[in-house]
Amino acid sequence: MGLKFARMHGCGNDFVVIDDRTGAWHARREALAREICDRRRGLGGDGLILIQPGRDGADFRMTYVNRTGMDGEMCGNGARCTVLRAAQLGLIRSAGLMATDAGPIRAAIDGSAITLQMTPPMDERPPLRLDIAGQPFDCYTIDTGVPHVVIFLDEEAALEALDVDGVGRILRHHAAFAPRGVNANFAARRGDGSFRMRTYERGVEMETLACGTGAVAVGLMAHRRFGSDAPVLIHPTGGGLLRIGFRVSAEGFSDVTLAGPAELIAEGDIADGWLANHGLISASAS
Ligand SMILES: N[C@H](CCC[C@H](N)C(=O)O)C(=O)O
Repeated sequence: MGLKFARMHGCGNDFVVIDDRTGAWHARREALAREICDRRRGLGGDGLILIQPGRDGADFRMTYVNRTGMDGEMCGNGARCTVLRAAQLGLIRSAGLMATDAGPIRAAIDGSAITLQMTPPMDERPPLRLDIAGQPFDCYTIDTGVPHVVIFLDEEAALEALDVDGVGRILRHHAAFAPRGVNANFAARRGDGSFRMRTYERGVEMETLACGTGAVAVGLMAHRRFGSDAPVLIHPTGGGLLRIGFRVSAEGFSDVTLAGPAELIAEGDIADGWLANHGLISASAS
């Protein structure tokens, strides 16, 4: 029998996606995420995504769980994968409304790109100067569905040389961002006005190859720091291109969009024996 899964990624941020419209896995999502996201003994992934029934007009719901078992209110790369999977499951055609813990997200599939109408950003704060590992950083903070800090480096070479895991881990746990913690994004502007970025992700507890909500944070803070106009193009480590759209007024940012690729890698069945061995179903059920 087994448990049907899809392995998917958005710019290298990778996920195990499960059709959980029965809701059978919601209560066990933390344990399932920890076990299935293990890159040696499981399928591997930065997070687990459960596709569940939508309510209040939503076509479906995305429940996102980081690989450590920590719920994430939103996941930009994961949301694009979820929209693609929902279309593959016949829940939507080329557009739809997805419920998330951060709020409803309207999405559209346009060829190889998927565009998300992001929830309104929140909790933007003026840059905070923090000394981390002996280096001063100006930390721009904003919540783009999950909490983010954005640090701009002067040179792309400095970004590539940065100890993202070391510096990112300190920021992620810093008292300034307690109690929720924060995703730590580091970016450098290119001559063409686009940005290269790297991210230490809260809940993954390491650098990932891309972070969609982090790219939105970089795009919006690029407007604050450099006056960048929409769309801001972002180059994540994992390849692909993320396009951040927005309007800005005295009231802040609105009409924020995230556009980028999503890819189905494989689909199949998680063996009942594996589920039983990892305490996820009773042995008798396997
Ligand atoms: N790690 C994030 C959630 C996933 C964000 C990232 N993978 C994205 O694409 O937005 C958090 O729990 O704060």
